[in-house]
Amino acid sequence: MSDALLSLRGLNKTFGALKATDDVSLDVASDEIHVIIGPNGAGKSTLIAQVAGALKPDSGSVLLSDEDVTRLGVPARARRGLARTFQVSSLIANFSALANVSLAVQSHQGSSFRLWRSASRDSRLREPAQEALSRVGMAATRCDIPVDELSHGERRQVELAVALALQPRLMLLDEPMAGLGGQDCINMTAVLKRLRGECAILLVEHDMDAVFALADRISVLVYGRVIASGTPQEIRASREVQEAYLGN
Ligand SMILES: Nc1ncnc2c1ncn2[C@@H]1O[C@H](COP(=O)(O)OP(=O)(O)OP(=O)(O)O)[C@@H](O)[C@H]1O
Repeated sequence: MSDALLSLRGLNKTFGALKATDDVSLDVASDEIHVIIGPNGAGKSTLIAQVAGALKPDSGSVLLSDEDVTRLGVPARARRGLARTFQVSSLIANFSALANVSLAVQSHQGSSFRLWRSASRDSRLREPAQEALSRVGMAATRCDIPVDELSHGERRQVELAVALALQPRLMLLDEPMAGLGGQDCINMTAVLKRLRGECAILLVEHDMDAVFALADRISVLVYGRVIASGTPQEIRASREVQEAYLGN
């Protein structure tokens, strides 16, 4: 038995001649925020997709609590406690924040499809949805507004609430700060900080203020390879990381 909730062992993925994931091994503990950084095209999203089950590695394995889930798809991994947010919004645009999150609660509870239309009116779905929205700092007065009328920052909060409504053991967040302005970034960082310890978080992020404010551990990916993995202090001090990435 290992202490890791998630273990990646020797993952490889190629697209034609391009090695997008090159022998990647890393562990994420059940209470840690593990951040993956690296230049554009380094293979961060490709790696997240393999953890989520959306992309199959050519070789190597993905272990969740020591169970080999490499050959399982997205729904089977979601049932084991894996939730993912995307760089591009995955919300239903003309549904309210509350309806979007209520649907996530419904899918987690496995209740019947017939309830779908009235998900946000059913208190068994609405109350946990409201709680998830309040945990991400969403103003109560904004929860009934269609998400396409919300600000970009608010939509990011709703996406996080959707993930939280699934009561995940591990959240995969692909660039949660993307497109956020200064204050929204600070708010999102504070929300994610409050989630530390409740579930493991594997996070891809370019915003270095957020990365160093949040990370328990950082792995640096360059050309698909992990060139360094360690505490924020170790990563800051690494000459190889400075040369390959942070120095830029
Ligand atoms: N489905 C695909 N088919 C072919 N090539 C792909 C595919 N998906 C990704 N790639 C390539 O794999 C490499 C890694 O892409 P990926 O999106 O994982 O990088 P990234 O580190 O997430 O980049 P960014 O920071 O810009 O989001 C890139 O060269 C990309 O063009």
